[in-house]
Amino acid sequence: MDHLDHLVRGSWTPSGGGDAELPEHAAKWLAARTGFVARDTPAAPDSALAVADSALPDSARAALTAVVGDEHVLLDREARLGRTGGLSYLDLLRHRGGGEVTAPDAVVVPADPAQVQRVIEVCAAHGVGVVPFGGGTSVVGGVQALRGDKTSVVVLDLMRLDKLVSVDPVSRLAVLQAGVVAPEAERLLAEHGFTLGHFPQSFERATIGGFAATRSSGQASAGYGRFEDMVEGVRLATPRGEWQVGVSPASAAGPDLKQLIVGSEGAFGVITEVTVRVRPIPASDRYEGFVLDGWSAGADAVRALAQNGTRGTVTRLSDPTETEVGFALKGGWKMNAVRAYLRARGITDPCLLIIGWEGRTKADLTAARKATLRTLSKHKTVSLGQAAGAAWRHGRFAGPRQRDALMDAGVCVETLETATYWSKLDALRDTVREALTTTLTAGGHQPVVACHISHTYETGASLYFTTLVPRDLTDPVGQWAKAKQAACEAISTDSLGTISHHHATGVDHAPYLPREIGALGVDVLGAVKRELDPEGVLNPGKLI
Ligand SMILES: Cc1cc2nc3c(=O)[nH]c(=O)nc-3n(C[C@H](O)[C@H](O)[C@H](O)COP(=O)(O)OP(=O)(O)OC[C@H]3O[C@@H](n4cnc5c(N)ncnc54)[C@H](O)[C@@H]3O)c2cc1C
Repeated sequence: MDHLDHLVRGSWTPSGGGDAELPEHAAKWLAARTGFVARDTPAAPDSALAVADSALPDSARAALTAVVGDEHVLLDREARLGRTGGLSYLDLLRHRGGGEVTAPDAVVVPADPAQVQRVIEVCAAHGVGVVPFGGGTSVVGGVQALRGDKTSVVVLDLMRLDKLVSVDPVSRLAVLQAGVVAPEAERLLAEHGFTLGHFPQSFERATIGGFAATRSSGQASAGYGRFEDMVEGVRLATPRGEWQVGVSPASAAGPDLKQLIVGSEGAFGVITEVTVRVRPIPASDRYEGFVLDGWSAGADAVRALAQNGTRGTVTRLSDPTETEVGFALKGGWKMNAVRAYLRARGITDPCLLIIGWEGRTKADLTAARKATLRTLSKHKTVSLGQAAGAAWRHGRFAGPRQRDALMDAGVCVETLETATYWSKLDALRDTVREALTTTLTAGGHQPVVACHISHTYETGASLYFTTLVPRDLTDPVGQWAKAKQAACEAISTDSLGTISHHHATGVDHAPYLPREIGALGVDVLGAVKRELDPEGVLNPGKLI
C-alpha cells in the first residue's frame, strides 16, 4: 500500500496524475468518442490559492489549547488549506485552478475521545463551528469548512484517534477509534485473524468514523453488507455530553438509535469509537469475469442472483458503455481478441459482470460458486475466466488515480450514484443518462455516460454513473454543476431513486433531501439536531 499524504487536496495522490497516465490509445478513443483534444492542464501550485486569515477568537483558541495543547491547534496556512473541502471533481478543480478557497480558521487535533468531547464543549461555549474530518474523501461537500451563522469554524481532525481499542473474538466484535484509516483497520484486525470486509473505492484514505457518518458501502457489500450493517455500537461526543449506543446484537427497546447516529454526517455529534462486527479472514477467494448480451439481460441475471441468494461476495455489472470504456482504456490486441471472441459467441452488446467469491474453506467457496453458476446458466452468459476477475481486482482502487490523470489531460470526469427498486431500475438509468447527456453535449463535445450496478438487494440495486467529457475551460465548474443538478432533479423527481445510495447528503444533496424524507422527516432531523446541538455548531450547512 502506498503512503498517502493525509493533506493532499488537489488530487488523490501527492504526485497528482503522475501515478497514472492516460495512454495514447485511450486518448485516441476519447477523441473519437467525445471530441476530446489532449491539453496539459496540471494543478496550479498551492501558492496560487488565497486563504483568508484565521478569524478564530483568541479566547476560543486559548480554551482549545488548554484541552489539546498548543501544538494541536493548527493555524498555519498549510494545515488549514490541507483540510479545505473533500475530493469531488469540483473540490479538485477549486484546488487546481487557483483563486479563493474556504479554509477553516484552525485545525484541532485531539488525542482521544475525552479530548474530542471537551473540544466540542469549548466550541459550543464559544459559538465556533466544528467540521469533523476523517479521511476528507467526501464527494458531496461533507467536509467543506462552512461557517453557517457562526463567525469562525474549526476542522476537528480525527487522525490521532487511530487505535484498535479492543477485540472480542468470541462475539466477533472489535472497537475501533474513529480516525483509523481503512487499510490500518484491516491490518490491525488481521493480527487477530479478522477482517471488516469494507472495501469502498476510497479505501486507501477513508476512516472508520467517516464510514459510519456517511452510511458507506464497499465493493464487497454483497458478502459483508453495507457499513451500517457492520456497526454494533457507537460512541458519540455531543455538546450535550457523551452518548453511547449499542449493548446487544438486537434489541426491541424502542427504535434503533444507533441508526440515527450512523449517517448523521457530523451534524449530531462526533463519532469517536465504533464497535464493529468482524469476520474471520477467508481462507480462499476467486474472482471471475462473465459477459451478458445487453443491459436488460445483465440486470435480469444480477437480479436473479440477488433474489435467490446466489450472489458472490462481490457482484458488479457494467452496462455496455462502461464495458466499452473498460476495453478502450486497456486497449491492445488482447482486447481486440476479446471483442472478436464475444462476437463469435453471439454477444453484440457486451456487459461485463465481475463476481468474486470468498469462503471460510475451499469447499465453501466451491459450493457458493456452483450456486452462482447454476443461476447464471439460465441466462445467456459467456465466461471470460479468472483473468478478467483478476484484472478487475488488481485495478479496484485505481479509479481515483486515473481521475487525476484524466483531469491533468483536460477531461471533466466525475461520478454520481443512486439506488432504486428493480421495477424502476431501467427508468432511473435512462432518465439520469438522458439528463447528463443533454446538459453536457455542447460545443462539439459528446459525453460518455457509463453506468454499473455494484450493490444489489432482493428488492433493488444501486446505479453508479461515471461521466467523461472534454472540460469546458471557460466555465469548468459550471459545466459539471449544471450536469449534476440535472441528474439530481432526474433522480429525485417522483421519487424515482434515492439522492444517495452511499455518498451521503453533505451540501450537494441537501436541497433534494426533503423530497426523499418529506417535510416531517426534515422536522424530525431538525428536532434531533436541536436536542444534541442546541448552539448549532456541528458541521454547519450539512445534512439539514
Ligand atoms: C475516489 C472516491 C471513491 C469513493 N468510493 C466510495 C465507495 O466506494 N463507497 C462509499 O461508500 N463511498 C465512497 N466514496 C465517498 C467517501 O469515501 C465516503 O463517504 C467515506 O465514507 C468518507 O470517509 P472519510 O473518512 O473520508 O470521511 P470524511 O470525508 O472526512 O467525512 C465525511 C462526512 O462524515 C463526517 N465525519 C467524518 N468523520 C466523522 C466522525 N468521526 N464523526 C462524525 N462525523 C464524521 C464529515 O464531517 C463529513 O460530513 C468515495 C470517494 C472518493 C473520493
